[in-house]
Amino acid sequence: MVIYHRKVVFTYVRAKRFYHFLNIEMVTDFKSLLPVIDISPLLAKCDDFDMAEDAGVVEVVGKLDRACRDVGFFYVIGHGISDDLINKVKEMTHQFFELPYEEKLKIKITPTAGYRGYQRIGVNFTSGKQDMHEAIDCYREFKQGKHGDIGKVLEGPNQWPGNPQEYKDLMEEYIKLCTDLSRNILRGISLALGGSPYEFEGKMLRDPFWVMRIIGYPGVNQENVIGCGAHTDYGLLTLINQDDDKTALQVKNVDGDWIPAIPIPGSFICNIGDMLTILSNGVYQSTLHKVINNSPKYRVCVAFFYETNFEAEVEPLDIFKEKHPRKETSQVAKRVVYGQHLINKVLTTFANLVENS
Ligand SMILES: N=C(N)NCCCC[C@H](N)C(=O)O
Ligand SMILES: O=C(O)CCC(=O)C(=O)O
Ligand SMILES: [Fe+2]
Repeated sequence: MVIYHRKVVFTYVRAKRFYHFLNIEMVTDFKSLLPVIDISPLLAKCDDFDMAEDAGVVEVVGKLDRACRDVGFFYVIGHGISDDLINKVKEMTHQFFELPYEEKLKIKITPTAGYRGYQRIGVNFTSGKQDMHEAIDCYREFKQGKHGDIGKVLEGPNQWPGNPQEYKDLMEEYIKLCTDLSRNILRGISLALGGSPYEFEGKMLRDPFWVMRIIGYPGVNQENVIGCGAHTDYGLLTLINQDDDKTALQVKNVDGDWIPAIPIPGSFICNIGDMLTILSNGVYQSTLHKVINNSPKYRVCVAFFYETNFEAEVEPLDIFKEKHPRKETSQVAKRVVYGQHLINKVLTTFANLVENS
């Protein structure tokens, strides 16, 4: 398996060199590969007011634009989060899922727990079908009543396993780094859309919400068992940290083909969510993806979702409407309250969850 995986990585690297040799951006080949973007030049300048004038930033911004337009998924490397942390997060997640059910059920998800905590295999539904995964769901914590009636559904503290002990601290550190990284990538995306770096940091993102799903997919060795059914993500930007030694995530390209997101060690897979579709006036669309773990091995994935304010009334930003005018017939949703969108999704995902199952 490992040898196979290395081969895949080498093929990938070779393909990249080949495209480079031909002086064609690899992003033109979305038919079989997702683009890889080294964002280190962006991060080096992302706190400078005049970052847009930097040649390195301009190059990254061009790549982000192509990737977001053409596929909505890309690998991020040069992101500054250490391999050690990325790997530790996955290792400790494996350890948790290896615990006996009774142990995991100590932090069981229920409606009164604000839909936070551990869910057994079969609890999660996508498009009316059971998903073959178990997970811990976490949401940014907020004071009771802060987000009114809509927010009530998700009220409560996150439920962290007592075992392994340092898990909570590790994940909280990780969430902090993912939050900063997402904001910085969005500065690049804001430039890519023709705005200043800060278009998303106005009233939509004063108090950004986040979601984290810690997911485990049993190895079933069967093509027709769906780990997670096809969906788009709900918010702005997702950062996926997946096991290095099996390919399970698949992304739908413009031709309607499913492209495997082959792991690249140390990278994040980054994809855009429904709120970015609206804010960008439909220029960047959230992309359908699904998960099939047809390897015999257990797979973990930690997905961090960076969102707008919970109560943001999300609509196309004026600046992007100006830069990218669209016809009235455009399919882009005109306006949505992010928290409402999220709650609708949570309630359909867990429609069969009862208090004492
Ligand atoms: N926060 C995110 N993206 N979660 C995705 C979970 C999988 C899809 C979900 N069951 C659904 O039906 O939407
Ligand atoms: O397991 C994965 O690679 C992706 C999971 C996912 O798409 C999600 O939880 O939204
Ligand atoms: Fe997803």
